Amino acid sequence: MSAEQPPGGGTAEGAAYADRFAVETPEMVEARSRAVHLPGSPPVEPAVGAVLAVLAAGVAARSVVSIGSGGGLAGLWLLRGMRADGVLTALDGDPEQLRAARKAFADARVAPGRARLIFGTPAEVLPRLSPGAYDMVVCAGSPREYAEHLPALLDLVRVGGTLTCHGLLGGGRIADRTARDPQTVAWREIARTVREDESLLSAVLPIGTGLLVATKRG
Ligand SMILES: C[S@@+](CC[C@H](N)C(=O)[O-])C[C@H]1O[C@@H](n2cnc3c(N)ncnc32)[C@H](O)[C@@H]1O
Repeated sequence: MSAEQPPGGGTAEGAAYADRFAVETPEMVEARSRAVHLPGSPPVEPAVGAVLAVLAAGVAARSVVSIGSGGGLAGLWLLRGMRADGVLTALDGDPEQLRAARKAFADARVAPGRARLIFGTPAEVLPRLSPGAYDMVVCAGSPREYAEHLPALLDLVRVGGTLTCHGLLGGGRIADRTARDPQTVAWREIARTVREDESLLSAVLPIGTGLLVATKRG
């Protein structure tokens, strides 16, 4: 294997294929075109959305918490993988993003009982959620916004459940030992905490801007 051909492909063409492979519904395409115009970080790439759906299906998810709903794209993918009676709890601190998520769910005819959209920050909302009651916790956006809540987020996950954090490979700084900006430091802290937690089995998937995944073992 040559240095130009990393394991698994690892090329821009491969990433583009992975995104094309993950076919989005017309409602997802609409939600994406709305979300890219909102301020803040962009929505998950299709390949990442598809992995979220597969992970949700893998744990037969009935309850999922999404930190940073954004315009609802990750939520639509999660709902696709969750059980038909599953409930997604998605929070966001930006009313415009929440409005976009609400529209995305309405356009996709998500039954009102299947999605709870909550305005607030992790600090405000996490104390209202029950520890061990969630099959999956999905974190998006700046790690600085939720790094300090990582223990509480992990507490929400039931044994056998999954935690994901998206974006840690963005800009390639996490692997650069000289990079010391607050965002990269927060990512390193999150990755280290997850990797060193003996109750977790974890991996980094180099899709989109990088997906950290962890399963809670008994
Ligand atoms: C990358 S976007 C989420 C995109 C979403 N995962 C998707 O693919 O559709 C990150 C979101 O986190 C939200 N956010 C950032 N900091 C937050 C905080 N402290 N509390 C609540 N939401 C926050 C932002 O408003 C933004 O909508």
